[in-house]
Amino acid sequence: MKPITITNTRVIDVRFPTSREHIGSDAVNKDPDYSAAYCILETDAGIEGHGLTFTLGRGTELCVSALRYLTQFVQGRTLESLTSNLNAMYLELTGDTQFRWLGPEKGVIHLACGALVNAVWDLYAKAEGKPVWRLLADMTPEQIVSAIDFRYIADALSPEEALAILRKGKEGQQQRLAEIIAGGYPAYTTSAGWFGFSDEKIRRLCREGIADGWTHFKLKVGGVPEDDLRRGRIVREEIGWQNRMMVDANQKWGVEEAISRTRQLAELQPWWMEEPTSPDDILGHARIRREAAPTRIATGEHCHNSVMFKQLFQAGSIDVCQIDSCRVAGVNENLAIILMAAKFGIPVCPHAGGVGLCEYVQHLSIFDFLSVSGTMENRVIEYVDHLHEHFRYPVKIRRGHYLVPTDPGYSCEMLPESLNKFSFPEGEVWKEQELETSLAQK
Ligand SMILES: C[C@H](O)[C@@H](O)[C@@H](O)[C@H](O)C(=O)O
Ligand SMILES: [Mg+2]
Repeated sequence: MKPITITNTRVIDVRFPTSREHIGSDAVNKDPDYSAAYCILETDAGIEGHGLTFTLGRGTELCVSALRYLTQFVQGRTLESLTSNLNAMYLELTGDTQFRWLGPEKGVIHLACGALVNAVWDLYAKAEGKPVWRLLADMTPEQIVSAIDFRYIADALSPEEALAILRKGKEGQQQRLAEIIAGGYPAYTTSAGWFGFSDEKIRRLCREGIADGWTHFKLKVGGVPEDDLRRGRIVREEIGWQNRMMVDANQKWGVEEAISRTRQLAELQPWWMEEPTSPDDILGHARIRREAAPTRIATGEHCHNSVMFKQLFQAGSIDVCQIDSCRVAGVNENLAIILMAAKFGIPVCPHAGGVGLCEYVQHLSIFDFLSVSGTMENRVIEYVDHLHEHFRYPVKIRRGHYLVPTDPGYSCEMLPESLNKFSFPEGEVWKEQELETSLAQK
């Protein structure tokens, strides 16, 4: 077969004005405009690799700039030269001797790296004619392990241990595949519980969620204590006690306040408390977990690399591991985190929503089920009911479950008309906004 060469790369700043309706709002991020630094890898083979990293509006230009810089590492390369040694690709992208000073492996440059690594996986899967979950599930344990950078995590998970987990994961894979194709992967909804929503709206959306078959609901907390409790009681009134409710404070509190507030919220019997404090506070999370027990503690959407996850596991800081498809450097690093979670016996319940995150993470959870943990028990993928219409292969949800995607690739390809309309600042939507603002000022 003729090698596939990446002939051109394009990077786009794309932003959706979600803050206008408080969609995505929480106690800390009050006005998110769901956005992405988006890249397209054009090839000479009639297929393209698409990848994005999720941002909240302002600052996306920084990610775009970092992503533009990183694309030089793939420009002109054959796909084979990247996929024949996936860890080498990861090391090259994260190891630029000057650029890495801005991280290393964290922040803007790591977000950008996530977009690019994911674009390569999208292209790889399309070239193989498989969805990413299938590409991963069909790989040998040795191939998966060879995609992982073990430098900083081998003290917690050695390549040999990872191999043993993956070899075991091959047992019964066909049966699990049939199970997941028939029933899908369980999900939870955050769409009813955004911070900026009124009590009436929360009530109505919970009711609608129940009618649509949802059994797990997440509520944003971190406001005035009485407000959190009142809103939580509304959710309980609507969903009952047989369904599950989670609460998310989005890093609002210091450790001691997090302990007392988590204890107060215990009357709602949350299935987990998410991001109670700074995402970097590994020992703080461990203390909250101990002192606010039995409420389970979840974090990960802001956990910036596999080393942080390693320490969260080692310190016994979390009950739920919330991987994010592009906060860390894409598929490669998430493979490491999923395998570490399996070793430490912590369920992976991915962070999703935003723009494109649901499309992405479904592949990782399906892989986790098929090849690593082998179970869907106590595991749910987040779902947020927004912006899917902009994707060529949007997620499919049935009665609170993700249906297994079948199209080749990583499901994150946005439609060209959406990219045009929402590109920032020149897209139609932002031009209109500019006009409205200038008229209002006159
Ligand atoms: C600003 C974003 O919408 C966050 O609130 C969101 O990612 C959230 O933490 C979540 O868990 O979905
Ligand atoms: Mg969250």
